[in-house]
Amino acid sequence: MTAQTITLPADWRDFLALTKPRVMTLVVFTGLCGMLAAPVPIHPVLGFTAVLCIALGAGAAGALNQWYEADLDAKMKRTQGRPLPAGRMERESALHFGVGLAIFSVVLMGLAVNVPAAIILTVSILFYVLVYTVWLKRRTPQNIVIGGAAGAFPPLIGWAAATGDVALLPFLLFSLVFLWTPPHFWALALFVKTDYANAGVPMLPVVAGERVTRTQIGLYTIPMAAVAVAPWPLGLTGPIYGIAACLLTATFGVLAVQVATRRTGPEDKMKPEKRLFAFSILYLFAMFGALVADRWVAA
Ligand code: HEM
Ligand SMILES: CC(C)=CCC/C(C)=C/CC/C(C)=C/COP(=O)(O)OP(=O)(O)O
Repeated sequence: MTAQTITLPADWRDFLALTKPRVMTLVVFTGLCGMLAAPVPIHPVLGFTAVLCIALGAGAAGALNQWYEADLDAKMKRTQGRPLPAGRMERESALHFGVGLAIFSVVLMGLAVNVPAAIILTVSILFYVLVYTVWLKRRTPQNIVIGGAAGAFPPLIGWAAATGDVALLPFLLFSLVFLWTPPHFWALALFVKTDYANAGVPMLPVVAGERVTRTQIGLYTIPMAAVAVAPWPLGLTGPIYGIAACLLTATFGVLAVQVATRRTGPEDKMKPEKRLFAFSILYLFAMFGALVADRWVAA
């Protein structure tokens, strides 16, 4: 960390910020929907506990990510105000908070819900912290493709919490989030490329250039679309999900093609890229919402 005055003590808002609450809302929502889409109903108290554990585990992973990369966060405009780079918290506090919360979430999931859900939660925390943050983020532009798998586990965790098992549908939901992550993130990376370049993070637009990034966004959208729609023809969902998936995915596809076929311009003129990034978030919320609506209508 850069030499900065620490204005301790950090208050609860700083600890909350360590958990990346805005990003984690979607992580928790996909976990909740994975649970509600399962064919076995879960007792509401256990269901609440499982979702709480996903939220706490994801928050713990976010805190450990910020503990490890306070030096990077200090170099980027978007992240400079976080509790560690802004000097509002000791690094040790973030480490203790992250480790404590991670252990608590996994143990609670294992004791109160079931062991398979606790194991997948552990894997996702370790994946985000060790595979993405510590190992890949500073080394390769494929960091978010491989490490991004961490964010795809929650639907599997939710399903496992309800059933004690995994199946084809939650695996397709995992694949959907996995294949969605590159277009989601690279759309953003195109318009914050300078920030990543300044911090020396090898994100795709920095290392391979914008043209390659645009093409990759288009290419990942194709299998993502196939996986998004697949549950309907496979008979795993009904037409409510199927029609919503077709419409939402077609919109995603149009926005992705606009970005993929566009010529490079200045960062402040990247409206299509910003539109794709914003829609990517709405898209996952709506897809998982449609999945649950489909289940409830069928029930
Ligand atoms: C390695 C994979 C990913 C990377 C590198 C990434 C990166 C980012 C970045 C840099 C932002 C900008 C704003 C911020 O920092 O709050 C963002 C926003 C967001 N991301 Fe991702 N993301 C990834 C995967 C995911 C996943 C898997 C989800 C959920 C399923 C997700 C959900 C969101 C949401 C909801 C926002 C908007 C937050 C807001 O409104 O401020 N992201 N992402
Ligand atoms: C259940 C569980 C443990 C889920 C993990 C959730 C997870 C992996 C979410 C990934 C989304 C995320 C915060 C990416 C930020 O990347 P970054 O850290 O490079 O972003 P930054 O530049 O904002 O720090």
